[in-house]
Amino acid sequence: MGPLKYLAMQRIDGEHRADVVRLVSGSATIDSLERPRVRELLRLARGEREFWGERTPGEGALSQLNLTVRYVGMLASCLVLAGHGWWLVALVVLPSMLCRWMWRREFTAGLALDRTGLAHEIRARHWTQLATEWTGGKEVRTFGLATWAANQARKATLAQCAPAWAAGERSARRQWLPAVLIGPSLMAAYVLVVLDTVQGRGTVAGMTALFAAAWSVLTALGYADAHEIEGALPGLAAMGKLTQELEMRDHTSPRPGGGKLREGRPVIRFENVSFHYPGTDRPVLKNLDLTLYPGELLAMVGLNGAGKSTLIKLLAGLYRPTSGRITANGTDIATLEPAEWRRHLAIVFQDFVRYPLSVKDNIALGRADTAREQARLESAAHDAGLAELVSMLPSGWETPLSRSRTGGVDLSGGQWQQVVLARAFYGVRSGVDFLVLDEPTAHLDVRTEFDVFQKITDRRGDTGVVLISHRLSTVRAADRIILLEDGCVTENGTHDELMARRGTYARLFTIQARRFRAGYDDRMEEEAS
Ligand SMILES: Nc1ncnc2c1ncn2[C@@H]1O[C@H](COP(=O)(O)OP(=O)(O)OP(=O)(O)O)[C@@H](O)[C@H]1O
Repeated sequence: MGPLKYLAMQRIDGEHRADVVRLVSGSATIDSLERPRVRELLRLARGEREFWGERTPGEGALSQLNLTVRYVGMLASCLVLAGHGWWLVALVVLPSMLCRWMWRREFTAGLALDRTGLAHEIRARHWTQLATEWTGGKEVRTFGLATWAANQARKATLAQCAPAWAAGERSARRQWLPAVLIGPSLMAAYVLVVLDTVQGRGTVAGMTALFAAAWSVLTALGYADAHEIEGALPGLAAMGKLTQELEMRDHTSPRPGGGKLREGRPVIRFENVSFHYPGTDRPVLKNLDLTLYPGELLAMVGLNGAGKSTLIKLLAGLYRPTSGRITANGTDIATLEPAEWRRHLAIVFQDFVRYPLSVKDNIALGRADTAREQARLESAAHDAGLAELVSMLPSGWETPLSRSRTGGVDLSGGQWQQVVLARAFYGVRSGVDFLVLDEPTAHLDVRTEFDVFQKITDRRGDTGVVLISHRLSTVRAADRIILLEDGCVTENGTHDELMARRGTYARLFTIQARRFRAGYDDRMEEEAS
């Protein structure tokens, strides 16, 4: 492929990818992204070649251009043939068109067949990556999984190829058909032209021109470019369908953008909120009522799967309640412009993203919409206990946090958690109203956790803090603790109040404290002996 053609293709694909990102990120919530149909449309629309038949929009567009040029050439060739006789055009064009139609049919059937094998291909790729990449390499070696992973990959590849192989065999057996369709008519055309020339009704030069014209019609109607165009069409069609799918929403839920947040720091109320994830009917939250006050440090505790992270996602407007509503100063947050509303929150999700960017970018993304301030970056890093680490990195703030980048480094799980905390603190220092932390210190050592928690408690008053944690020793200093059980708030109060109630919180706290005490006593005994 020529460099110019490659550049043109890259530009078209780049624009297309930007359109996909704009389209998808324009959707206020993320629930549609969970629908299998949307995920498949998105995969197609992204125009990434997952199997041989798929092509990017850029490849399709350039092939379309190529085909148009060839059709113009074909038209000129038809005129040359028509100069000798219109019957000659019919003799060459009709069988070629028939062949093209057959090839097209076969190709589209092959594409559809290949798509059915995609799940197997994804599986094969997964096992191959697991066995050959650095991240999976540890477990593959320690568990002795290499042979097993190789077999899984092989099995999946064979399962993917079997139907396509059978279709390929059937198609190979039919290869005589185009030869039978085109060969005799082309031969007849050539013989008739030669006869005419021999009988003095044409010249040798004219005969050669007719031969060349007939061949050019044949090749113009060939299917080489059409493969590329056909392979790109599903991706383009998926964009339209994706737009419809993303716009499809519950008509009863209010449209964002109509509401206005009243002045003052927001008081957030969950009013009788119930929620189940799309595609499931198990309620995660049930008629939940909860108020979040500005400046308050609220801790949220509960067993695994109680719905704590889900509540945070609803607060961020990433999902809408199935019933009930969430208000800020009395306004339903579903009616607010989503980006506007989210500017009031700085959130650390449990499954945070590790961007393969510099440490500076990783932190500044906590407020990507404002100009960067080095002083603010440094304070955020200091609050998260990250300042020393940054000073030790090979290129300081500019060090990429990924070994796949030149000069990049890999951080430990705890260090990443500090980076993500710094990202949230950066948002806080830019003036958010609520800092929401979902298990922010799970990977931190006790000393760092203590320091970070101190910084968080120092912030209360200026910023409301919602802290989810399984370490109950961390949450006891909160202004208020709520216990989430089975989708409802079952306990609500200060640590002392909840301990006095002798309910679930008191039981959980006592178990953790006893374990900690036992570990501490063992260590003391060891040290003493
Ligand atoms: N995207 C999803 N689709 C369907 N169900 C989900 C989804 N995310 C979470 N769930 C389910 O919702 C329930 C609550 O999950 P959630 O993550 O909110 O719990 P949690 O209290 O944060 O748990 P943990 O303490 O383990 O982090 C779980 O049963 C979980 O399986």
